[in-house]
Amino acid sequence: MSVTVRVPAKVNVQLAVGAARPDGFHDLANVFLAVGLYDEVTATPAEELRITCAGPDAGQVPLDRTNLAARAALALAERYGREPAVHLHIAKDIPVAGGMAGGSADGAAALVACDALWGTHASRAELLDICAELGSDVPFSLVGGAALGTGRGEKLTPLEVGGTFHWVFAMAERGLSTPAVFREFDRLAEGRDIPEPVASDDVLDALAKGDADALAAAVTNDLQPAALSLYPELSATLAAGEAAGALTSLVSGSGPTTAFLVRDSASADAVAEALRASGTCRSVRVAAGAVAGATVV
Ligand SMILES: C[C@](O)(CO)[C@H](O)COP(=O)(O)OP(=O)(O)OC[C@H]1O[C@@H](n2ccc(N)nc2=O)[C@H](O)[C@@H]1O
Ligand SMILES: Nc1ncnc2c1ncn2[C@@H]1O[C@H](COP(=O)(O)OP(=O)(O)OP(=O)(O)O)[C@@H](O)[C@H]1O
Repeated sequence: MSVTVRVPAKVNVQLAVGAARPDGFHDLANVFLAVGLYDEVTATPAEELRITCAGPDAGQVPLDRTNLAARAALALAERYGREPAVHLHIAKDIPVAGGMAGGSADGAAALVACDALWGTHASRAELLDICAELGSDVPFSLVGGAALGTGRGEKLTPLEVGGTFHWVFAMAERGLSTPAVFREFDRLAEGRDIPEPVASDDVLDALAKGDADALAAAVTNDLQPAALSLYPELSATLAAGEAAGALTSLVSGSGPTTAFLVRDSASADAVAEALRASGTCRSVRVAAGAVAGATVV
């Protein structure tokens, strides 16, 4: 018997970042939108914990106990006093180190898969608790849809979404480390007063109305200058997508994946084609959101 869980990537339609906290994290107003690029995690009983991974970026995924899927299985097993005797296979389609929460997605998926396989029947609150221990983005991968994350991004409030948003994503040649991007944010912020991060009413209204033009006018990412400072070539990708007719362009989370909001799926195909032809990125994908979070299939 085995259990497979499908889990989406995310894009941040607002990422407001506060000053560094004493624990090294930053308070955020983080508006997440789950988009239809998916990993699948399959849990099968095994002698001992084992991780395998397949997909275009599989070579960059750690197969030891640092993998977020392994850490999720270990955390659940420990809580329920059982052996983490499970083989977790990750079918990976979310770009690695791309700012789309791929590792976080696998953590949430493994948790849901092991809970079903082992019949531990953890409550939603317990699962969210374990997710928050695993990483700031992991609770959102569990719930999906759209949500406002506060604290370090782990405290979630679900948000209303009034329509489908169409996106194009351009994958960069290399990855960016999330801690390195936050460190660059701190360096660029030195000597400046950093305001408290607050959710933008314009972003929340645009999401609730399903209004792509209004969302395009309202999106912001405070990590974008830091990501561009570490990876200046991303400016050319952003410009190529805008020139091709995207409503707006932004760096996804900590980057380096760039995200392009477009009006409809025909426009998505046209912008994707132009980005492929531009030679400014490694690959291009089209996806729409909001979609559901980690789900047993
Ligand atoms: C950039 C985002 O992807 C936006 O959704 C997230 O804030 C990052 O979430 P994540 O990858 O799950 O991050 P975590 O695994 O919790 O933390 C990795 C590192 O990122 C930095 N970090 C992360 C979240 C946060 N609110 N403040 C931070 O400063 C810290 O250096 C931390 O050690
Ligand atoms: N299941 C996993 N899939 C991918 N990377 C993983 C996984 N588990 C641990 N990692 C490690 O985490 C690093 C970041 O990978 P990930 O794909 O989660 O980045 P990301 O999408 O930028 O994350 P985020 O958007 O949450 O900041 C990788 O370089 C890898 O070493």
